[in-house]
Amino acid sequence: MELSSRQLALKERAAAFSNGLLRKRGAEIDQSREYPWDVVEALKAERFMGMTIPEQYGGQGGSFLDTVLVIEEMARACTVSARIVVEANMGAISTVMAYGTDAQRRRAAELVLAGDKPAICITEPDAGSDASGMKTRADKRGNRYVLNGRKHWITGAGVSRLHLIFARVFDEGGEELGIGGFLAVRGEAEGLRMSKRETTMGLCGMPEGELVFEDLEITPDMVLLPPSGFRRGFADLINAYNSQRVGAGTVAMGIAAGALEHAIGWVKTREQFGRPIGEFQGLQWMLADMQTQLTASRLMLHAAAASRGPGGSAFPDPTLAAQAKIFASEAAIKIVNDALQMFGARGYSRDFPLERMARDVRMFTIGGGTAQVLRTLVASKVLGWKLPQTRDGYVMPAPDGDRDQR
Ligand SMILES: CC(C)(COP(=O)(O)OP(=O)(O)OC[C@H]1O[C@@H](n2cnc3c(N)ncnc32)[C@H](O)[C@@H]1OP(=O)(O)O)[C@@H](O)C(=O)NCCC(=O)NCCSC(=O)CCS(=O)O
Ligand SMILES: Cc1cc2nc3c(=O)[nH]c(=O)nc-3n(C[C@H](O)[C@H](O)[C@H](O)COP(=O)(O)OP(=O)(O)OC[C@H]3O[C@@H](n4cnc5c(N)ncnc54)[C@H](O)[C@@H]3O)c2cc1C
Repeated sequence: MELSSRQLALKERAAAFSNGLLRKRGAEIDQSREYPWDVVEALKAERFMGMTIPEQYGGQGGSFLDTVLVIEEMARACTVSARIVVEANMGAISTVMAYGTDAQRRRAAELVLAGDKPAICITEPDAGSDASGMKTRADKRGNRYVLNGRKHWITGAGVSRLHLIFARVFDEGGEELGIGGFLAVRGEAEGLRMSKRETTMGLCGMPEGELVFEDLEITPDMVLLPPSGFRRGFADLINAYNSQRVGAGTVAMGIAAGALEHAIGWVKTREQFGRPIGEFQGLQWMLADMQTQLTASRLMLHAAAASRGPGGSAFPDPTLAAQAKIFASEAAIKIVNDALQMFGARGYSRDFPLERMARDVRMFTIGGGTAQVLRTLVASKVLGWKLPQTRDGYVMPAPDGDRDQR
């Protein structure tokens, strides 16, 4: 995909930022496991927070493709910073910008432009891949909703201010209306509590946590009504989430790009048998495969970022987003592992960056929809069938019956 001169300049600016501050901070953030507020301040100053927010709310009206260009550069050096850029431009903030009221957009923009990375709260202990099986409930009481439930593995728990919470909505008579989105600001909302921080394998400066909602009261101005109402609310909300799937796939791809860059430098300087190890064809062919997979990932992610879903959606096409995330996340794990291999024992050392990259990159076939679940989405599109995963969702096809009944 041809990039404009503005986009090339943006990418260059992001690369300079990454090569400066992030080269140094990547390892430090991993070791300290502390959220990098200094990086947030620098991202804010460089206007990498809230790029996709429309100009009328103080943003730059940038595209998801612009964001992808920046994320790749950040992820080459520091995964945590790249994930901040994802959530400051995609996911929850882009959902509010598409579906929110004017006041909600203004408030969300104000928070993100001031340095907040919003949190998106979907997953529950008993509802991971089966996200629509969530139990968190929002009960209507007069003109308000009262939320009760629990979410876990929420990125930014304890540091994010703006939360977009998915919950099952019930009217005052107890009738279920569907799934809706609810906005809460940590520090202002009573009844929103972080109950646990997860101990993670990688992505260490970014807290992942469990959140508990105890009679969390949502005033009418904080209800994010999906465009087709609560009844199809989940479909609308998960449609908006396609932006973050592209972002997460790009973080994986950026880590892989950084690892490949390290590997290329290393094989040209490390000597064995009296010659640089890059002269061995065994490693040359590995490098060729790594570069090929990286190029394919980048092309798929750019195409997905620039696409629009059916019906003039403001968000990337669901199938392209899923394909790009599956391919990029799996390729990235392989590329990073192969780069680590080229470093020999040093690849396994905490004094070199490959070990950290291998821990960080492992997440991306899990978070944001697992590679298995996303394959089901793609298969459903390929076959033109609905593929419900519950046991009673299946109707066995008659020998020559209409399979569309599935
Ligand atoms: C969607 C699933 C939860 C499967 O649930 P169901 O089988 O109950 O639902 P479906 O019938 O498949 O879908 C319901 C409805 O939504 C539409 N839909 C589904 N997916 C999409 C999509 N990606 N884009 C647009 N629309 C979508 C679907 O067509 C149906 O609409 P109709 O009723 O037919 O009109 C499951 O597949 C799933 O996605 N699970 C993964 C959950 C997930 O991604 N969680 C992410 C949590 S946040 C996170 O992990 C952050 C990590 S990070 O970014 O670092
Ligand atoms: C670092 C990290 C950050 C995260 N951030 C967030 C966040 O900010 N917000 C949020 O809401 N969530 C977040 N998540 C949660 C993430 O979205 C879930 O982990 C993911 O959706 C999978 O759910 P699960 O962990 O419950 O696994 P499960 O759904 O229990 O899956 C377990 C295994 O079974 C497989 N499986 C399940 N169903 C099927 C099926 N139908 N077909 C084939 N295989 C299947 C899965 O692919 C997986 O391999 C994060 C997770 C991680 C690791």
